[in-house]
Amino acid sequence: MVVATQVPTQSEKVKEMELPIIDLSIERSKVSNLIVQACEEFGFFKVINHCVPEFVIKTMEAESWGFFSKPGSEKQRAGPANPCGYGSKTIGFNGDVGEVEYLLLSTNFQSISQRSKTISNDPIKFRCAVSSYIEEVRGLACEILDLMAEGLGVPHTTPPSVFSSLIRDVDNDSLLRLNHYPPLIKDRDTSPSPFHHTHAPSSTNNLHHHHHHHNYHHHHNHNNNNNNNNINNRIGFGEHTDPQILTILRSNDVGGLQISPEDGVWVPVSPDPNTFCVNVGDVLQAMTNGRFVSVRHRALANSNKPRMSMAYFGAPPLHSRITPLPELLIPGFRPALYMPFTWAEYKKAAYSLRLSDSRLDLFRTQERDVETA
Ligand SMILES: O=C(O)CCC(=O)C(=O)O
Ligand SMILES: [Fe+2]
Repeated sequence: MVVATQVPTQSEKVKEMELPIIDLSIERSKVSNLIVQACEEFGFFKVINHCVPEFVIKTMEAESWGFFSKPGSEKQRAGPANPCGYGSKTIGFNGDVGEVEYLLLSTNFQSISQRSKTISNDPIKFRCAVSSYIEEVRGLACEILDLMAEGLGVPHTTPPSVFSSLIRDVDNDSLLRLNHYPPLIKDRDTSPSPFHHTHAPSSTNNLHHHHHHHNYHHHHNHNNNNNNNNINNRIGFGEHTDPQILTILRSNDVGGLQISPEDGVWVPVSPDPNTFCVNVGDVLQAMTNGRFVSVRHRALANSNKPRMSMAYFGAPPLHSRITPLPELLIPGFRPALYMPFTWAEYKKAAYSLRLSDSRLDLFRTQERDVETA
């Protein structure tokens, strides 16, 4: 097994920059233009004056903390993540690791009901918190997708748009991911190796971990090859793009998220529990024929405080055929950059690759966009 890079490399540059902040309460045509602009430039923006009630967010957050503060052995009852369920340190099936533990949940009601039993001592309470949160963030995602369609002038610009109907579909494959990045600083004095004892104290009696400890030691020299391997600077969630249509991310007041608008450049995103971060996923990049960008991002576990993020990933039904929208193509000038694929095919490809691999490249046509070639 190959282990993912654990530390940012020294050639990286950190660029301080504020992401666009979009006020959803201003005039609709203005909002839609601002959103389109943000998606073309960054693929990432923040929204304020969204209609998600604070108590829905707070209730979800409380349930999430409730779960992550359980002892490791209890959390394991909700694992392993295959891909849904509880996972710790390992992400996906191909050797990616990070200083994170997470719960990946399907947004399907039946599945939430089932899983809640292994997650919470009060499964009904957990299930209700998750269902309400999902309903709200899905509503927000649909609203934003409809605004995008309006701004782009694609068909069905009156809601539901081509984009939002995919995640409104009863068979949508959307997910909710709860990420917890435990504070690392606590362990500093007692830890001779940066890959030792880095668990939250609650998860040390975890069989699953011992296996991976072995791998850490085995690859220790590869990973610990410079003094950048600093406890304040570890990878929580390695760089990747989100494969779905749209992601709605909310975090507590602890930073760590960074986006990479260009190779080797990382822009820290300031944390704000009252805003949502919205980012374009690979499917939306394909549907807009590359006009919107699915930007690479990662999370660093760089704090002495725990970071918690909650990400809703709006995804189409498995059988949906994804193709660049004909309205966004101009023969000879803006040819289709991506081959048609089903969401099931795309997921399969994504699961077979490493987190940092560019999955969308697998579906590129030979064509080049004249404007960007
Ligand atoms: O925790 C974060 O801010 C990033 C998480 C993320 O990118 C993801 O779950 O896909
Ligand atoms: Fe992500």
